[in-house]
Amino acid sequence: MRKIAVFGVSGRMGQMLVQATDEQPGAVLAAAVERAGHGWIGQDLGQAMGGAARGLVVTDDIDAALAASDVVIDFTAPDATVALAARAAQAGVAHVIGTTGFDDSHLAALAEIATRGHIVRAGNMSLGVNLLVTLARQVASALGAEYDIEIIEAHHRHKVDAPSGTALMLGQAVAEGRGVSLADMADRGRDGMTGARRDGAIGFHAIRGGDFIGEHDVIFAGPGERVTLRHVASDRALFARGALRAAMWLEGRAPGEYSMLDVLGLGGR
Ligand SMILES: NC(=O)C1=CN([C@@H]2O[C@H](COP(=O)(O)OP(=O)(O)OC[C@H]3O[C@@H](n4cnc5c(N)ncnc54)[C@H](O)[C@@H]3O)[C@@H](O)[C@H]2O)C=CC1
Ligand SMILES: O=C(O)C1=N[C@H](C(=O)O)C[C@H](O)C1
Repeated sequence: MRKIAVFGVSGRMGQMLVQATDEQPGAVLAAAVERAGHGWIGQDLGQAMGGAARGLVVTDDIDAALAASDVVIDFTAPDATVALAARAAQAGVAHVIGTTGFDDSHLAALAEIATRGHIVRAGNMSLGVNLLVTLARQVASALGAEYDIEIIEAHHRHKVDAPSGTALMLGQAVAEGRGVSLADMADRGRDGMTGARRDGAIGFHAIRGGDFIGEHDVIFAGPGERVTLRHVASDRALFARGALRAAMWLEGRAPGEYSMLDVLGLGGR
């Protein structure tokens, strides 16, 4: 059995991951971790989630959780994820990262840790979005620079980062399709006297409100026509199932930072 630790277990995704682990053949939930000081620490996980006791106590002892596990699944926050990555690599525990909102220094730290650790990281763990990433790259390459690209995403009112990790994956894909650098071409939101659209810009716009789970449009607006690629998530369990798939896939892999494209066989990052 593959022993799974869930980091950030009380969160929207943490609770989905508990259910997905219970439903995953060949996996067992071995540890449930929350941040120090959280109200769930020391409680039985099942009772903390509002159900029957399950004999697993929520802990903030990361070393003990890693010692009990083969792989840790982590949907938390950037600083927490980078700190955990170093400890997981040291402990020989694989790390599935769903967290988004990383800056360049976080990403550089994860790349360095992945020279010895086993990581799958993706801003979106769903099959549909990862398929859309490959399509967005193809469409950007085929349509050429006279088609203006705008990426629009919508999420629930609690989301703390923008653009979403998924929007950035899609932005990276269209930049690659066009052979340009996303850092050079990204235009994040517009306000005021912005002037006319910059040639070749890749626009990002973030809607936040209510209980959107995650919606992404990539618009290619050209002369006389528009093409829109669209993904709508209607159940957060989708992401948890993808993370479990990644956790199973990592078994026996060489050290490295893999993506869901690798896991799903859709081509590398
Ligand atoms: N890659 C994907 O497919 C998806 C990624 N996400 C990302 O996952 C992250 C979490 O999202 P939600 O579950 O909606 O947020 P949330 O706020 O509901 O949950 C985050 C959890 O992490 C915990 N946490 C924070 N710091 C911690 C630490 N140092 N140690 C242990 N636990 C810690 C918090 O206490 C909280 O329970 C976000 O970055 C979000 O964008 C969300 C959905 C899908
Ligand atoms: O925070 C969320 O909820 C989500 N985050 C991911 C992102 O930033 O793209 C994936 C999904 O859209 C839900």
